[in-house]
Amino acid sequence: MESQNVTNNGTQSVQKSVRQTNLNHSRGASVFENQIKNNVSKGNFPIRVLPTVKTSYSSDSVNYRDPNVDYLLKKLFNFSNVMFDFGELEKIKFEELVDKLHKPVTRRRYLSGLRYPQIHSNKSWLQFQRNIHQTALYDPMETDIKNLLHDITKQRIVRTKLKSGGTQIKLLISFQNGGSALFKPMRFAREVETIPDHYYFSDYERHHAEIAAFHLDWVMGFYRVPPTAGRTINMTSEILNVAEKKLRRKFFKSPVGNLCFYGDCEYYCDAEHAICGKPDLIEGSFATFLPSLDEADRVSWLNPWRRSYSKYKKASWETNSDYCEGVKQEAIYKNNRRLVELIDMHIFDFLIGNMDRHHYQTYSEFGNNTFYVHYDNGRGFGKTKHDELSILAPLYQCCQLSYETFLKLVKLYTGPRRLSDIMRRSLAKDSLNPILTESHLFALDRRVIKILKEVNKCIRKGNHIRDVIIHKHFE
Ligand SMILES: Nc1ncnc2c1ncn2[C@@H]1O[C@H](COP(=O)(O)OP(=O)(O)OP(=O)(O)O)[C@@H](O)[C@H]1O
Ligand SMILES: [Mn+2]
Repeated sequence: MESQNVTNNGTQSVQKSVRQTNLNHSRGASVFENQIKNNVSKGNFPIRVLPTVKTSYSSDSVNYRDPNVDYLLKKLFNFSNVMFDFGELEKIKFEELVDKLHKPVTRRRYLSGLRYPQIHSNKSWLQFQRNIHQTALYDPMETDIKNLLHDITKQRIVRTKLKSGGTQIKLLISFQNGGSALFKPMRFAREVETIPDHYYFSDYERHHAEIAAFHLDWVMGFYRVPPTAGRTINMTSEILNVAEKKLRRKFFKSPVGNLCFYGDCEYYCDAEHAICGKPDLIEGSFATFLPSLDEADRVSWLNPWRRSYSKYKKASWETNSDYCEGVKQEAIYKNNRRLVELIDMHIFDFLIGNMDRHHYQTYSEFGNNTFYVHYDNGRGFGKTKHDELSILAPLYQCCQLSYETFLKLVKLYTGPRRLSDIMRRSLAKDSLNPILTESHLFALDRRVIKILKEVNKCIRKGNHIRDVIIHKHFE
């Protein structure tokens, strides 16, 4: 049953039968803090002032130091050299930091609808579905996810269907081992950027953005994007020959002999916007399918900071500087974790440049203290030279972010490895590598600095450090 909650400041949550549950475990308020307590570095502010690093790509050069951020770090260190032990942070690798901050909770809650007998339990997609738990969509256990990604790229495709819902073309792909994935085909080369006169809501989706977003989510330790891999497929044998009738009818040969198909959706789904292979090979992104809603119901929440989806109107958060105060009054966002999760989501979207986060989802049975699922990242990575600061509105309007995310960003700022390096290495695992152009990778570094500058502004405005950089709580 669907019910609609319209809240006092106009944000609306579409809710599908949420079962409220008592959450029976808690996470230490300061995992990292406890771990470093015994290792307090004393004395001066420990971050070395590095010389400006210029990359060999002149047009993308990133100045990796910013006086505002340096000021912020100094201020935080002086405030608490335990909470902000940047000397310790410098010693560990980014991946180690992410691991430490993501210590699994001792008592886990899994999806009850997937607890059927252990049949087929060796199958990677089923294991993935079973391992979805209250705090994350998956565990960063390399082998599990590696097996899943391997299967997505190697399993035989036995059935293809047009996926209804959503605005742009996509297919539902079924694999021989019973798993399924959402396929978004390649339309443009990696270098092609968003058409400048297109609004975010008419931007074409990019298969490489879906893949890169999964990797970014993974390396940042958010674990909310369904595992996604790239794959080149033969449109004749792997789509057309196993297609349902409705999809089969959408295939044709182009004048130069390439095999093309189009979809059944709102945008770009006519024969003039067909997807064409070369002559019948095509790349695409394959996102692991989540358990069906019958097995595990999801609540779809309207993002309070969604855009207006109109050329003429602004959203209320764009005109009301007190907007966050209204959101904080809403029952679900009174819970500190939900708001901080939302701000994490926007930090992620700012990094990828995605303005199209109209909804996010949660698993109903996990109640309100849970992670957000973010599929649909195809409109990210559209512009290399532009950083859309307004995506950070929840951060600069609420002046809050999670301590964990903040530490990760500081680590990426101080280096020595930058987000571009970490992403480049992660993306190299995908069979369609290179996934992102160097310009997109450098944009990530630039955006890390911009996020930290917003945090600095929040503190300079007079907000207390402890009110700005806060721990996520499980109730
Ligand atoms: N990994 C997934 N597992 C299960 N269902 C999914 C997955 N990814 C997407 N979907 C479903 O497919 C629908 C369309 O996917 P997606 O949102 O990526 O496409 P879209 O065309 O951008 O949609 P929209 O216009 O709603 O933003 C989603 O609303 C969701 O119901
Ligand atoms: Mn979309």
